[in-house]
Amino acid sequence: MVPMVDIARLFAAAGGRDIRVTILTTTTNARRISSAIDRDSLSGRRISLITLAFPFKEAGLPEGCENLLSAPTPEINFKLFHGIELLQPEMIDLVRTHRPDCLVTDYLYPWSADVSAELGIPRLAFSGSGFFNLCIADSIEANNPHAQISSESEEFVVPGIPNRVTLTRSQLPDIVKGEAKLSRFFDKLKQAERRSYGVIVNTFHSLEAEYADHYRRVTGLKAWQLGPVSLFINRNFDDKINRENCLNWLDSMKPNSVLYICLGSLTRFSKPQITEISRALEESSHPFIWEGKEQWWLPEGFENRVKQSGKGLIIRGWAPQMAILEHASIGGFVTHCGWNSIMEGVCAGVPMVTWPIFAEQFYNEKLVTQVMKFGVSVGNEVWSVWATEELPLIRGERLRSAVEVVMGGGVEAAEMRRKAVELGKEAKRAVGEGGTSSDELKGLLEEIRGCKSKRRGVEHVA
Ligand SMILES: O=c1ccn([C@@H]2O[C@H](COP(=O)(O)OP(=O)(O)O[C@H]3O[C@H](CO)[C@@H](O)[C@H](O)[C@H]3O)[C@@H](O)[C@H]2O)c(=O)[nH]1
Repeated sequence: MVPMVDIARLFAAAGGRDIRVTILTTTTNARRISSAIDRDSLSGRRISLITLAFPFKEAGLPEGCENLLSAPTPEINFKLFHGIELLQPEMIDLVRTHRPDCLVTDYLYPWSADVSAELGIPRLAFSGSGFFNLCIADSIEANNPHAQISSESEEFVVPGIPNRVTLTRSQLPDIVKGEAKLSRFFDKLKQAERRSYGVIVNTFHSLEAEYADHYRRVTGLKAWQLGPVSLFINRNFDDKINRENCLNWLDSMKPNSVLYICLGSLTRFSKPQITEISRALEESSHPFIWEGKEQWWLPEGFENRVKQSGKGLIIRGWAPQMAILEHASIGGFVTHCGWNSIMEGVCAGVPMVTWPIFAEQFYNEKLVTQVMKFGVSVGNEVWSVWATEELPLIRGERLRSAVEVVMGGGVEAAEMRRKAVELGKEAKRAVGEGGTSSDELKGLLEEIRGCKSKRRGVEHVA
């Protein structure tokens, strides 16, 4: 949601008086973004929000539960998807009424390809992740390399992509391994993607150039790299108090000395896993900031001990992630490899310890550890959406040694930091005047204008 809103704001900012942007979302989600949109409108950008009431009752959900942040359980997950499906006719009606010149929607909304075709307007599919993920997913689906290996833990090479990338079957998403109901849904998404005018991706040339080209070649689709969108637009969604606490604490630390650990907005860990993480952080010689949802499971006295010794800061709720990562004291980032976290870490030039959990996070990990090589893996082998005590534990020792590789004084650490810093500079260049992403954005807006003129021409002749 955050990068999509960034993109909407970016279109409004780049389009001046010429482009009007409307964001369609549900009421509770709208509250998270409305102040940023109001500020944009006040500064003259033509941007507005249309809100729809989420059908909680019909979907069997408690009021206000309209994204996964509040409670990512399997049951709520399915109900949410059901609720979104119920909204579909209303969303389609709104699109028909407003008749935009272009429709940008999440990949997860295949219906938007149909209504765009009906209105003769371009649909741009927003892929929340990067080109690397799209290419790996495409290769695995087309070639089934995991079908030819004998065990879950044996490595296989992903065929036909620009670099040598290895994975194990245990790291693949359920969907790849053939859950029929999900497969049908993902087939629908793919067909909708292929019927779209093109895709837009929050990435930039120096991070994924070969994969952007590979994707365009393999799919024949148009694709635009518009990122890092967080650098184009000032977000300001953070909680002020958390932000001040964190930044004051970080100000008192040495440059590159603090580890930041955040495993995304959706990850939940089992109690034994949290205990292992706490042990590793307490025993490690590096100070840390830990954003976590499982504070109530922290070992007895842990929070007090680390607070009193000045060793660590624990953040409850929403951490000001971008501000933390950008702080000069941050020297490493333990991440679940959600695409936004990777982009934000890259922008800040911070090397990473990768700990993928589910979704496409294992694919993203390989971009960091095997292709661009600015991070090291903690060694998770098993893809799983839900935290259970049966999952193999990542022992504290393993986390500590991965952190040491990234934060220690060795040659490997210096090389990873050099690469991360270089990529951070490239990211900033990409969004600056004449940068690759700025140019792609201009090109995309031109193309949308072109589609509009063509349509007008056709309507005129008709
Ligand atoms: O306390 C927090 C927690 C998160 N964030 C922000 O929330 C976003 C998290 O996004 P991401 O890193 O992509 O993680 P998820 O929320 O887990 O993302 C889901 O969506 C991504 C984009 O499609 C996928 O790459 C992931 O696999 C999937 O889990 C980032 O912008 C963070 O800065 C905060 O600011 N504070």
